[in-house]
Amino acid sequence: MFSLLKYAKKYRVQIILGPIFKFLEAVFELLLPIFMAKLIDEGINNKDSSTTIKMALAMFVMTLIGLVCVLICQYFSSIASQGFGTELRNEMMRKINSFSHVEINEYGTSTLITRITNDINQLQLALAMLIRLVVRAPFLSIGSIVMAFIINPKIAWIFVITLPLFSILLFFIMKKTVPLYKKVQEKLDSLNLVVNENLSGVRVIRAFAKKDEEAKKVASVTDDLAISYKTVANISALLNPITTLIMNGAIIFLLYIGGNQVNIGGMKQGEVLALINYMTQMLLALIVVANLVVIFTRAFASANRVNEIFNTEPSVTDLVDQSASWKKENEVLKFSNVGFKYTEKSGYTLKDINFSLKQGETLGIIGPTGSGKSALIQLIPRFYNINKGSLKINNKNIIDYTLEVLRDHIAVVPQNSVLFTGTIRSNLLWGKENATDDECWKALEIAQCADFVKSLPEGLDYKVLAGGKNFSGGQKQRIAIARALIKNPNILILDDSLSALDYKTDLNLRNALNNSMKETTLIIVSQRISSVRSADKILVLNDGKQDGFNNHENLLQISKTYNAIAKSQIEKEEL
Ligand SMILES: Nc1ncnc2c1ncn2[C@@H]1O[C@H](COP(=O)(O)OP(=O)(O)OP(=O)(O)O)[C@@H](O)[C@H]1O
Repeated sequence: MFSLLKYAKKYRVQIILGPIFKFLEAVFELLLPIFMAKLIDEGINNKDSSTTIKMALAMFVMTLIGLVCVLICQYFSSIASQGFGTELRNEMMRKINSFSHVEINEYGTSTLITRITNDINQLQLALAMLIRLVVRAPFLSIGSIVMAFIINPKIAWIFVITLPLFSILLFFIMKKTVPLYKKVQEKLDSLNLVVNENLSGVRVIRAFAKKDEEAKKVASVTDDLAISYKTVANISALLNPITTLIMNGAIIFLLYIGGNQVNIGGMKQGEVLALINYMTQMLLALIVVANLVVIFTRAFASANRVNEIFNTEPSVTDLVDQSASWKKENEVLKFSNVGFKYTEKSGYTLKDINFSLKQGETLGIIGPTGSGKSALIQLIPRFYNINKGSLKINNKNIIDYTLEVLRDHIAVVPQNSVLFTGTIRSNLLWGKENATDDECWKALEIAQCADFVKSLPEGLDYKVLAGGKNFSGGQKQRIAIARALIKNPNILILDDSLSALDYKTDLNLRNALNNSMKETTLIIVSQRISSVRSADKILVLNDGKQDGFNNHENLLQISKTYNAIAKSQIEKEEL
């Protein structure tokens, strides 16, 4: 946890000054009962109005200064804890962004969201409490005992007995609740996962009429969480009555012994009142210490989860001596005996892939579902590293390029195109920050969606709702293709991104791509033979193996897989 404090470095002034101000307030709080005792014993009892007023004024001024100190401390603690949380969140987001698909798949988005929100909130709270209470609470508990000894050492033993008694009680309650708090956090994670899946899959749930089942699933997880919370709350609830019991018991004891002392002249009334005040202060401070233990235990668990992210090394990174610049060569892509597996433990998803492609050529990739088409194209922008063989781009090993150079020149339109909240224009500018309106329209034209965008009331400024939910699948795909085109990439990969288009639009789009982007090497992944048959080369995959690399006519003769797919999709005479 302490390693994370480096993100609070900027706020060290507030972190140092905050507790100092709180400490000053605690000193005043500790002195108040003494002044009160004097006010009663020397002022009121002696009918000395000058001392009464002096003491009352002193108490008023001390309270006022104490209030100012508290306000300054709260202000510092807010600045430091909020700033720390923001720094931590930004750093964590940067780290997650550096993750390759491997790490993102391993963690899953739901736990990443919980860590960046809930866990960082816990750490923020812990820092705020550290500044506000970590000095004050122990100081007040120990200070109260010291003051009790100063007032009357003969009675102060009541404090010495009450302190361990109360501490033991707190210890047992904490021992029971702290592990439960950890469990609560784990259950919160499960709840987030289920809610996340439910909200993102709401359409599927409705389509399959699974609302009731899913509602039951959510209810079961929330019930589980509620039970854990209840158990913690029940045990913690014991704290109040038992605390009050001990506190009142100690006060009765103090009153009894103090009263006797007053009767025999060994003590004054004001001193007894001051001792009662100190007893209350000491026990309340101990409760605060107990709460601090809970907050810090939770923060420790959260810190471990946050550190886990920071300590995860992305599996796809830039190497130290990558210096290759992008220089077009005749042979743009060359796979030699490439093997790939998603995880170390899994088997090979792709085996012995061998093919090459020239600048400006169009490659079609086809194969049954699960044959490894998406896996293969994800190797080209290095979303994953290959595990075997070699992959060259423009005659240079892929790892000689930095990820930035590689991804600047390669555009991928994934299977499920995502549009971001904003406008059509802001989505297109993802491809090129300073693209002009003309460039936007040209890209939309090639992607066959210029007419559609023109028909919208605000045109390029038409609003895109979260996830592009106000567009049809085909419209989303075409805007996503336009976004990739605006980059003017050297290699453009369309991963089944024509699937939602009708045959005519699909054909028009491919023709427009071939006519206007002659220098771009185009890779089209598709299940549809019609989308790849006119490509210069077609790569056929079956169960991760290459089952042909040729043109349509030749593949019909030499690839069983291709022939079978073709037969299932095209009329015999068309073959
Ligand atoms: N992230 C992943 N981790 C582990 N295995 C995966 C992962 N993604 C896909 N796979 C597996 O790898 C194999 C190839 O998947 P891939 O998505 O490349 O197939 P595909 O040919 O593109 O299929 P489709 O046409 O259905 O999209 C499948 O068996 C799939 O289950």
